[in-house]
Amino acid sequence: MLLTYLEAIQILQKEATSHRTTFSAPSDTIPLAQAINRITSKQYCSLRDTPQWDTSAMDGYAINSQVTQTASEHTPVICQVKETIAAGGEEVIINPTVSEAAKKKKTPICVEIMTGARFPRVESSHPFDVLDCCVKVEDTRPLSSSTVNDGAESSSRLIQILAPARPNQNKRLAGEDFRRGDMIVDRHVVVRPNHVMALASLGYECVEVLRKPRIALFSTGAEIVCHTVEEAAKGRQQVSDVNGPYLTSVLRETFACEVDFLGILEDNPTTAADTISDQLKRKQYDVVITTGAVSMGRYDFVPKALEMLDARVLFHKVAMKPGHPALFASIPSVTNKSKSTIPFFGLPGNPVAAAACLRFLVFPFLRWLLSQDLEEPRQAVVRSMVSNEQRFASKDGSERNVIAIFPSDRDVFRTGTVIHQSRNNLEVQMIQDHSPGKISSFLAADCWMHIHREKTVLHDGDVVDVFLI
Ligand SMILES: Nc1nc2c(c(=O)[nH]1)N[C@H]1C(S)=C(S)[C@@H](COP(=O)(O)OP(=O)(O)OC[C@H]3O[C@@H](n4cnc5c(N)ncnc54)[C@H](O)[C@@H]3O)O[C@H]1N2
Ligand code: MOO
Repeated sequence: MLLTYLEAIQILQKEATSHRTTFSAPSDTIPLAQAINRITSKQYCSLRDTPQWDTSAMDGYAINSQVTQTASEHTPVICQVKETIAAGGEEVIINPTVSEAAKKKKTPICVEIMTGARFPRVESSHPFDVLDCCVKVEDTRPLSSSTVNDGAESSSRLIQILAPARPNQNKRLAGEDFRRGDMIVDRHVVVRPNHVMALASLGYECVEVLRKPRIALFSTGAEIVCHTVEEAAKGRQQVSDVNGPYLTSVLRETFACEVDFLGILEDNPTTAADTISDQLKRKQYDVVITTGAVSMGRYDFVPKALEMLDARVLFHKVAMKPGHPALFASIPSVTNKSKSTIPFFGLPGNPVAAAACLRFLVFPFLRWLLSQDLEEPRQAVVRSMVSNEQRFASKDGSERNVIAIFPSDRDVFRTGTVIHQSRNNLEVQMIQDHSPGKISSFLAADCWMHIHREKTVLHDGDVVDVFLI
């Protein structure tokens, strides 16, 4: 009986786990700005509180909230501006010494403060001198000193506060963002943009990440060429290489792999084995991938080439569609004397089958290799093409449209489009044309649907596992 998809996945997990140690050291230290999609090799924690000090969240005036309680447009509270503080400067210490005359009729003090600037320290025991909040500049009005005539403070800058404020209003308290010791990014986590923001805020300029997986990639087939658009348009009996650019770009993008596309292998097992062997001598690769020439045809030379390389085939042919001819092997390493091996994937040549095998065989392998968990599918309701009216018109509501029928003995991967997406609800439609060599239907797709083995009928309204493309 054909190997089930689940059995294939278990073989991949075992093999990937046994190769994991090659990624344990040494890791790369890279600038934070280049870290997206790389995998951390250590845990990152906050080494300080952020903000480090109480800072202002607005451009305005640091003031004591109690003195503002009667403030309004018509009954403004007049304050004396003692200082102006910009973000990033040293701590400002305010000494609110006032004249005898001013003491009698004390004008509250305030400090002009910019967004992000540190709240000043006030050397005073007077409760109204505690600057515990910020009134934003829009809630104030400048007052020319000549309008105050008590004499004592006529030379100082004065403002009117037009609205009452609460304690801590517009104030970012020290440590309210991160506390010293907070875990920011754990070990073996794929770096996302939000991690970059958090690490940058804590002063990290570089991060240590697992080295990039090194992948050797080959296309196969005498009919496959890497030609220009002009050449392709001339319509010679040749097929443009699709799998080379597709696999290279997806692997680079998704797992930050170092992918060397090493050309198109001739339809000859001896030459192919020699080429692969030469390339493996030149550079230490973690994985070798070929596409095409794994099926039953006269020119499907990959199994024979592997035999010549003394490879151990771990599976060839899987009960999955597309991707049925997929092959997985382990090639003895030619560069070192130890008994190490290099994992080898022989993916089918049909581009959509190659894409399915990449996502559902190679991706799980790479995730395990890089100490990641398997990708979690999204749950989506699958909808047929019928309108809602037609759907509800069905007699008792129990007759649901049949979308597709599948053989019970294989896992099926079909492309689809997302038709509705909200926080808790994903609805998809299956693309009817599923020829693995047809690229136009793949162009329209934005997700894969996984229909598990033994699910033979897919109805409108069924829930399926979905992986966004
Ligand atoms: N007798 C049988 N024939 C086939 C079987 C089978 O079980 N018995 N399986 C079919 C399935 S399923 C698939 S998928 C294909 C895969 O075959 P191969 O992996 O051997 O691929 P090729 O024969 O080399 O090519 C198939 C097809 O894909 C085109 N191709 C190949 N490489 C590329 C590339 N890099 N870029 C664009 N297109 C590519 C190639 O020209 C062929 O048209 O086998 C079925 N046959
Ligand atoms: O892998 Mo083939 O699609 O299954 O045509």
